[in-house]
Amino acid sequence: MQASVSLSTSSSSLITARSNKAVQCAAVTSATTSCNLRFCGLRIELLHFTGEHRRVRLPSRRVLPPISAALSTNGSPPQSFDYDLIIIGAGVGGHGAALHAVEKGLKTAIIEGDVMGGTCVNRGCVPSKALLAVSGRMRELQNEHHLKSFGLQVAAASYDRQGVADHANNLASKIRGNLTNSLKALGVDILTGFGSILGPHKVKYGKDSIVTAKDIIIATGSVPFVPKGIEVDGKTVITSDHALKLEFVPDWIAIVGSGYIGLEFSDVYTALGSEVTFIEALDQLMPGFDPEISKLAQRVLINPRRIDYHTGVFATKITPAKDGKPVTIELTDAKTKEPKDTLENLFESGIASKRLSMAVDAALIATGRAPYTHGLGLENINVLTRRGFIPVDECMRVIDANGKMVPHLYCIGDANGKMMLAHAASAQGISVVEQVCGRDHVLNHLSIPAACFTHPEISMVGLTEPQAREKAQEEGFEVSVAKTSFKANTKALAENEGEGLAKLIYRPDNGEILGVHIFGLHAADLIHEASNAIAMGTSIQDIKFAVHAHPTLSEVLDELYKAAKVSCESLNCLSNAN
Ligand SMILES: Cc1cc2nc3c(=O)[nH]c(=O)nc-3n(C[C@H](O)[C@H](O)[C@H](O)COP(=O)(O)OP(=O)(O)OC[C@H]3O[C@@H](n4cnc5c(N)ncnc54)[C@H](O)[C@@H]3O)c2cc1C
Ligand SMILES: NC(=O)c1ccc[n+]([C@@H]2O[C@H](COP(=O)([O-])OP(=O)(O)OC[C@H]3O[C@@H](n4cnc5c(N)ncnc54)[C@H](O)[C@@H]3O)[C@@H](O)[C@H]2O)c1
Repeated sequence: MQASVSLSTSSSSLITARSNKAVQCAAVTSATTSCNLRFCGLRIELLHFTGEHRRVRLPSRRVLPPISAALSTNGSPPQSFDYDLIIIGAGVGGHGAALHAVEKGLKTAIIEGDVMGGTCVNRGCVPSKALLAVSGRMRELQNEHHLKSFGLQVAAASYDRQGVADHANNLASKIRGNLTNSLKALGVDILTGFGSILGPHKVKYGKDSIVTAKDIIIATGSVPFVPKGIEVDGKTVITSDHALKLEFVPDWIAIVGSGYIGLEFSDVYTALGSEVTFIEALDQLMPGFDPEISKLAQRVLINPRRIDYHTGVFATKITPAKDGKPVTIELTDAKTKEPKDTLENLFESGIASKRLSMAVDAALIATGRAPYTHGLGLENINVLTRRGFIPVDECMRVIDANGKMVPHLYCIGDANGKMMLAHAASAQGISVVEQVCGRDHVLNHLSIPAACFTHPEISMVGLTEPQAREKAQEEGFEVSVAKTSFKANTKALAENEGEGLAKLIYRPDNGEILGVHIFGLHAADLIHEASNAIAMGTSIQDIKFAVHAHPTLSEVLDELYKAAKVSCESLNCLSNAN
């Protein structure tokens, strides 16, 4: 459903306002033309005809003639390039961009300096979800009470550490192979070596190979961020890169940071028998999530498990275990910046008396990720990073030190820091290819879902309640919240998994969905109905008539939409209000 108003402002431009959030502009060949404008809450499409205007649908790469730039940046005559598109970095972002580029008929190369697949495939999503698949089963098999409620009896569950590690490693190899083969099969040239930008359109890779392309995408990702003072030895003080190999399962592990990585690993380690101590700089655990969801998650994922925690403290110094001495962790009060104590002393002094005789066997540093943008030759194109991240605009176009857009250069994924998620990187890549092909496209980051794959899972899309209330205050509208419990859902109860909550944050005046947060069984799969609704600009009064199969977990969302009270019942009041 789209209310679309078009008006011609002059012979050279056409403005279209529509209800759809994913704004798509027409092709614009001028590098300096703005791709999207938003003002007065309207989504505005600007079809700007500066000189040559084309809606590019390139032929398949077999029949492509040499590519020529519309105008080179120094005004010199058009030149030809080796490729239409070069992508630096073959992680999920680069892969997503490359697949879409070949589909669009672009002659494409991808440069990879390490292993194909990047973080997600080799050191992130893929192996971590393999470990979490194991932890989910272990948890279930160890839960006598849960099994008994089904009338099941299972002998004590145990695991083979190497077998678990192999499962994660084998899965990563398999997905890496699939990813590489998919690129090869579609005709993407894989160039091996570290890539750096020599100047506009020009990239060096490996020792001294040089290639040129009309457009370049930087997709170089990120690496674990380790705060100053923390010494990582890869054995007893580790990052997720090491932890995913599961070389040992410590009796007691301190996890520094209670974000996604910390939380997922706490699920894995406690299922495999470790005790966990969280060290979190902010005042509450899981500070990135909606506070109500964090609270419930703490009640279910933290309190009943062998986990304790210290919040409001930084781990400022961590020394690996050595010569029979345990790992020591120095804590600093996050507010006063005063040294607080060492974890060891806390236990010796009896503050954490239950641990008096225990030593920390290991520490996992899960304090965020740092962009991997070093050595990219950004100085050759006058680009300065911000805390290592490459500055980009809404369309992922790189911004130089003077605040100007660098023509034909884009940055996607973790390296731009907009949203450090695999599917966000890939979606940004697809969005950039759309632009390169002349269809201007803006990705609505508020419609991108996220999930934490604990047992049960946490998922979310859009704003948290505090963020929504802040926005409402600034923009002068009301916010309402609707909630449903998994306890009322037949499928969840059949699975004996009634512990769960879904929360909808919305505008009661027009039915706009501002955010949805779910804690419960298969929350990661359930969120997509909400994220698609946000992406499509679907209002609550629209979606509440959608029919859900019974009995399914998705009825939790059905209930949620039906519980919302929207004053405007007409289906198009969302587009009218916007
Ligand atoms: C433990 C863990 C679990 C995660 N789980 C999830 C999850 O469940 N879901 C999710 O959505 N996200 C998850 N993430 C985040 C996700 O992995 C990242 O957001 C995603 O990998 C980013 O993709 P990218 O393409 O931007 O970068 P990367 O995947 O980091 O890929 C960048 C690639 O570029 C290469 N490269 C870098 N510099 C150069 C250069 N100069 N020349 C050539 N090549 C270069 C690198 O070698 C790498 O292969 C997880 C991350 C971690 C660490
Ligand atoms: N399921 C998923 O989608 C998934 C899984 C893992 C990782 N990731 C991605 O990887 C990225 C990194 O994850 P992460 O968990 O490392 O980062 P995060 O930003 O999610 O959490 C880091 C936590 O560490 C705390 N912290 C920072 N420095 C500290 C210090 N010195 N002492 C104590 N606490 C400190 C922060 O307050 C924060 O709570 C995230 O951006 C996430 O998007 C996603």
